[in-house]
Amino acid sequence: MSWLTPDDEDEDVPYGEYADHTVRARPNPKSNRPRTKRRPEHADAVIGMVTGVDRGRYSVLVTADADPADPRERSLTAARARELRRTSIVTGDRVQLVGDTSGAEGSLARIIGLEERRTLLRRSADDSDRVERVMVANADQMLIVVAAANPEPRVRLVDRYLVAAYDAGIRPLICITKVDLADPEAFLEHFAALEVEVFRSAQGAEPLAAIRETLAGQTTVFVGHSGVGKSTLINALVPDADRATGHVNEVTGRGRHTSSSSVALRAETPGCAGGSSGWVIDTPGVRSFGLGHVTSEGILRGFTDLAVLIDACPRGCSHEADAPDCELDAAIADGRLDAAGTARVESLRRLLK
Ligand SMILES: Nc1nc2c(ncn2[C@@H]2O[C@H](COP(=O)(O)OP(=O)(O)OP(=O)(O)O)[C@@H](O)[C@H]2O)c(=O)[nH]1
Ligand SMILES: [Zn+2]
Repeated sequence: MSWLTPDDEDEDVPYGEYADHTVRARPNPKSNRPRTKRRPEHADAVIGMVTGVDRGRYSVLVTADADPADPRERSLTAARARELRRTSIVTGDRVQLVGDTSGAEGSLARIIGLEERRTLLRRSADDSDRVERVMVANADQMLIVVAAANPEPRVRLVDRYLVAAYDAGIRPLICITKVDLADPEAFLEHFAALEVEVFRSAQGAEPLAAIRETLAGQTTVFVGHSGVGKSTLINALVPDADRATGHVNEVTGRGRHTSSSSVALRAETPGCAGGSSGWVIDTPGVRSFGLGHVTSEGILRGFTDLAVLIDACPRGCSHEADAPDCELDAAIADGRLDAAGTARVESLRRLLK
């Protein structure tokens, strides 16, 4: 495995299955490698948004003036051109398409290029792993879904999501679900000093109006541990999403969506200031969220609440527990940081290790 290997199982698909019609045998007899004929002008390409990836096939939505009611809007299936086989293409990517872009039943378009990404959400399998997995492109916001109970909320996982979001330049938001089962306030106290908007949700009493207001006109990636109620929430926001909910058998995986990749869904947000719709990107529930690809500076960006103190540290301070004269220790000692602040320092130090 190398960093070139995407997370989307493209390797399963033999290249011959979507042979590139512009490739022809090289006239040079010394080489038997096919050479690429001149590409069609990229200017002729149609731009679409990747809404899902499944075994080397991309679902792409071509919109027309962002109007879902426009009959020219169409969903199509595409394969990537051979020369892009080492490029990760993920949900949320804007791609250039040629070939049959009609979206007709059985048609297959070809992705020949990738538009520049505004943001890129990545993770690694674990912290020691510098192999990054590209998860989602072009998200503006990350809604971190965490349950008040069942499964128990874990500060560490939320810390990780926050760091990944800040590192990627994505605005984090928190939705705490299952508030009917437990009082979430003690848990939320941990993040109080961060200026992160928090939604409190219970099944059947989801704060849909407030969430829609935030989703309108934005692309929001939903992340969370399996079982927190992410699908329940998405089904309430996107009634035709039909995301599988309920207990997932860890062994058989039954009840889980067949695809392990992320899916983009359009959420209607009628009457909202930001516009009449927004994009929700559902991600597979992950147990861990490795930050092996994030530098310590990137990690520090996830702790904006400690930034003022960190600025007063000696030059080159590692901010770790044994760092001499670290301002974080001084602030704990003289009471500038309370219990919640001290816990934040512990969170930071766990991630810096
Ligand atoms: N009590 C309570 N149960 C909830 C709430 N939200 C979801 N649930 C239940 O929690 C279980 C898991 O919910 P899902 O929506 O499937 O969770 P998920 O996060 O999508 O899980 P994966 O599909 O494994 O990623 C289901 O049995 C839901 O009915 C809530 O607010 N309160
Ligand atoms: Zn320091």
